[in-house]
Amino acid sequence: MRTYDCIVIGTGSAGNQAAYKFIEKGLRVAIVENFTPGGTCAQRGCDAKKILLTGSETKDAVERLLGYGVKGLISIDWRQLMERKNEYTRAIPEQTRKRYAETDIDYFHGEPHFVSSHRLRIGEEEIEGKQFLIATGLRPRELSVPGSERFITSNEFLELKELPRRLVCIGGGYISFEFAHLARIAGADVTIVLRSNALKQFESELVDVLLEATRALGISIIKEAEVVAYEEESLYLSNGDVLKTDIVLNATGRVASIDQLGLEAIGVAHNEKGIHVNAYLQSSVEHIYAAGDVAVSGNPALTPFAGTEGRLAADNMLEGNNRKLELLPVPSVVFTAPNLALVGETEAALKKAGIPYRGRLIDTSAWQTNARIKDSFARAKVLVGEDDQVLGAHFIGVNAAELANYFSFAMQHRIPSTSMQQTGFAYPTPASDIASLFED
Ligand SMILES: Cc1cc2nc3c(=O)[nH]c(=O)nc-3n(C[C@H](O)[C@H](O)[C@H](O)COP(=O)(O)OP(=O)(O)OC[C@H]3O[C@@H](n4cnc5c(N)ncnc54)[C@H](O)[C@@H]3O)c2cc1C
Ligand SMILES: NC(=O)c1ccc[n+]([C@@H]2O[C@H](COP(=O)([O-])OP(=O)(O)OC[C@H]3O[C@@H](n4cnc5c(N)ncnc54)[C@H](O)[C@@H]3O)[C@@H](O)[C@H]2O)c1
Repeated sequence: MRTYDCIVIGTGSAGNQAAYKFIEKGLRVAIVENFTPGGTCAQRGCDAKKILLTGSETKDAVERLLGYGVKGLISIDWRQLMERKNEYTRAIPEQTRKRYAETDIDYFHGEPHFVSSHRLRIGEEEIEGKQFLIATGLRPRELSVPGSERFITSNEFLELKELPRRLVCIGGGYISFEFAHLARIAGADVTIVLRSNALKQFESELVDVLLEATRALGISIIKEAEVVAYEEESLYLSNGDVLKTDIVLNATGRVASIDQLGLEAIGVAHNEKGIHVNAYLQSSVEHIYAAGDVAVSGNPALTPFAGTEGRLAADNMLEGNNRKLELLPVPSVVFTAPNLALVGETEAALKKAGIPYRGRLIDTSAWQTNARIKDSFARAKVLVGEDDQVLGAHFIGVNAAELANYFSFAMQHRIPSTSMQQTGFAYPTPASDIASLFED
């Protein structure tokens, strides 16, 4: 039986970052994957989706300016766009395997299962490890209503050969909104069904603006309704509505991908959300750590956090628990048209925690940077604490993501708001608006 210093389960950002760290230290490392190697973000998440969105973002940018010095119509060639995405994603598994081979990481493909806390079975083979890192991420949550076996998830959406004529997206999160906007701009009839409030972690006043922008695109939003059944082309809702649709996208969230691992038998504490970890990303079993989306660490399930957690868990596994997880203000963006971005705390969270702040919603749509691109939904809200530190920054608009990045930089390095206001930036660019965002 082959034995290893570290066995990593999962080949996404978290698993890979950790595996490369172990190898740098000269350890014997195995990595195990039950799908194609390379992780969700590259193959079935962020990167794959963003390639498709490049098409819809371009069309949206042109359409906004029609009659404002731009003429002619453009359309999305779904097949071609999908082929561009496929060219990118098809290369990932081979690139990943090649890197493992070059760095002497042993790659195993199959469904892993713990037979004891130090031994893993993958098909017919068993391997032994001194330490383990579980980095298996999340998988789409299943819905159990009659006909739900015909719903698709983000995985299948990202493989659709044809753009559906009619699409219903169930859920009020990132995937529902991003894919609804993409499909609508590409030409589909789209409806979003919300059980409760949309995008709850974002600044509520800006979410309201996104709902307005979503409707302005021609997407129908049905609120406070649950899906009851799907039969032939009819989706039945709890409010009595019946929606005719070709495709139903189940975007009701993601759960931990751990069912097959046999964690109960070896005593690794977990629930539907993932593996319970301490501040060092160590599970309830001393030599087993977890990182990335599958670890219930307090971080959101986003790529930048997965990579950071993978490296941090590896450090603690290599050197003993000496690096605690710090929850950093990294931005989160909903890649709709327009983008919605957040970094740090919302106004509601500050109010609830009794933290004093100043700042208010600003309509920035008439500012030159936004007006020239007809970004009529552009808004901002920057919340500053009594110590002059930015506590939260929230944007909606074409430039929302990059603005959030500037604020994240300032917040992570504790740059006071007055210093941000005094910093010179190229004019006219989104950054040159920063000083004005603090004005009362
Ligand atoms: C549609 C979509 C869009 C997204 N867009 C963004 C975005 O724009 N920005 C952003 O920051 N984040 C985005 N995310 C989230 C991002 O993809 C994840 O946060 C990130 O991939 C987490 O990395 P990870 O290494 O923890 O897990 P993953 O990347 O999910 O990697 C886990 C790996 O483990 C494998 N695996 C699962 N179960 C097992 C098992 N039992 N045995 C062996 N292997 C297993 C999986 O196949 C996968 O390869 C998106 C996610 C989705 C689904
Ligand atoms: N741009 C990005 O960064 C990005 C994009 C896509 C996904 N992601 C990551 O992937 C995760 C999963 O995305 P998601 O959009 O599937 O999940 P989500 O958790 O963001 O949203 C799920 C939504 O479904 C609703 N819901 C849950 N159960 C339901 C039910 N039974 N019926 C109707 N609605 C129900 C929830 O209220 C919520 O609005 C995200 O949390 C995020 O971490 C990130």
